[in-house]
Amino acid sequence: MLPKVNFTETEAYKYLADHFIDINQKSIKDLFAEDADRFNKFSVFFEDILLDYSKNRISDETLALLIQLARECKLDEAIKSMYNGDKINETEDRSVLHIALRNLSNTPILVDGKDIMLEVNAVLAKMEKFSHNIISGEWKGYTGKAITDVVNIGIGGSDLGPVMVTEALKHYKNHLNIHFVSNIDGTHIAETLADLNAETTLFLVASKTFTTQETMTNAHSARTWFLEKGGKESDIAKHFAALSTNAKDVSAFGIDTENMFEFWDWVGGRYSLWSAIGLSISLSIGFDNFKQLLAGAHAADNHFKTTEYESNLPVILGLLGVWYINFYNAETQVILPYDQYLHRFAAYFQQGDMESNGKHVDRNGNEVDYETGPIIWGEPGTNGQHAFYQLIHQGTRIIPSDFIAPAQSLNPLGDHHPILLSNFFAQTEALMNGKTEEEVTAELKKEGKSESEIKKIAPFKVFEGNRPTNSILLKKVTPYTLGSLVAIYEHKIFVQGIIWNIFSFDQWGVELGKQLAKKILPELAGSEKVSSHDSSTNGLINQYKSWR
Ligand SMILES: O=P(O)(O)OC[C@H]1O[C@H](O)[C@@H](O)[C@@H](O)[C@@H]1O
Repeated sequence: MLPKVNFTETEAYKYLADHFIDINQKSIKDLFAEDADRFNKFSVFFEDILLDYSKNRISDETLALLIQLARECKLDEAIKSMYNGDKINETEDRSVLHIALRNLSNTPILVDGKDIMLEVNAVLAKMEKFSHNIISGEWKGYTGKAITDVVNIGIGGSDLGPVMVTEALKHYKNHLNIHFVSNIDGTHIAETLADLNAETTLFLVASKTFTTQETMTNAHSARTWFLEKGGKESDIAKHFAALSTNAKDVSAFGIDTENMFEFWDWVGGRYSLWSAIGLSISLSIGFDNFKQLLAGAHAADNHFKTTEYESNLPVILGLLGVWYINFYNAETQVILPYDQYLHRFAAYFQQGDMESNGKHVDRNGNEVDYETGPIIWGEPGTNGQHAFYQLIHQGTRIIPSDFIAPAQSLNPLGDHHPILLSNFFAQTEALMNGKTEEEVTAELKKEGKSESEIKKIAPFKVFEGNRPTNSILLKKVTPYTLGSLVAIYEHKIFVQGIIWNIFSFDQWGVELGKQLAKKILPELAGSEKVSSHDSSTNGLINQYKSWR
């Protein structure tokens, strides 16, 4: 059981509310001027990852009070509960043990009295063997040819993690071409299959439940395509594997359970890239690299579990988020990786964060009267700079921003990387310092503008500054550091869920739309007009029927 503390009723919250009024009088620039040691004070290393959070609207006192808040919300108890395998996903009566999937130390973790590490290791061994067989070409398709293309069919947590990681680690990939089909829109699978050869294609049907409409529809279309291209029913075993918790439906689909890679109900979909759902990752970069990904995450798990809050990256990131969301009314959090390989990182954490903490009922079943999970968004820099940074710099909203960059490029081409990183450093500095009216006036004077011209244009060129940022500087993007980085963000989400007293590991909110779609589907057949809905829904359905 998780603690159930209303954080707005803690002592720390009351102190923070008072403290907010004081600290709000000062700019981040003032705070730097007051304290020569600010960078050292508000930056922390975890192995080859440096988090600099000094460009935030915080002082020593803010941090101390936020940490007191975490203590009053019994974060330590909650962390222990998760790591012990307690059923902290109470609305689904499940443990939450993605940490077990990367527990390379093999310390026993018990669920219902059983050490789950045995099963975890057995599936990892099976993934290792399978990856080796496919990559080496020992595994043959139905005409005796080696596999060249792998298509992962899955959606949500059974897609976004593998997509993000295979893209992030493309530098480490082998000869296999990895494709992802998620959308129910027939275009996705049609465009993917168009260039593929059935003789050399392997499909991974990735679905925790093996009932998800999009995935099952796409999987059936892939099966039909395979049979139409000349494969026989008896060849399916050579070309289809399943990544799932549902053995019954996997065999009903016709996939040999020998080719099923199992995981368990204590793995949340959006936390499942470390499980059998990561098979496409292991195929893309090899099992040894996949294991490095797990090792990096495991190291971050140990850091989260054992490090005092003052130097604990997920705790600091989580508390800073709470500070901006609940005291500054920040609505969004932007993630800005200055690394092309990380171009799906923000998209991945849109699900990770928003599906976890997009909740309005607390752990007692009561509606909350405070804000919870933010809207997560972002694109890689410098593309974002030329698209939406205008609003971050001069818009009316406060947008806490996470800047992420590797010090070493995996493609050190000419002066690309120094240029990229000069932008990374410049943006957080500019967001903090802004540009005053005096500075703008001086600049315009230098350009030879007249007094009246200056007066007219100056207000538009002023930057308030004081916009908060975190900078996460990695030494290099490797499977290991990526594993750590992802785990740090996962645990940040956990910290925030605990403070907000919500359940972060269920996702009931995705159900309603699914239910209604099932009801509407049969109504789309035939040509008779539909009248069972509101006038908008009826009108849209009927127009669709007349146009199709
Ligand atoms: O792996 P599955 O069972 O196909 O689920 C895919 C996705 O479905 C729903 O949208 C949610 O439950 C997600 O969390 C999940 O990742």
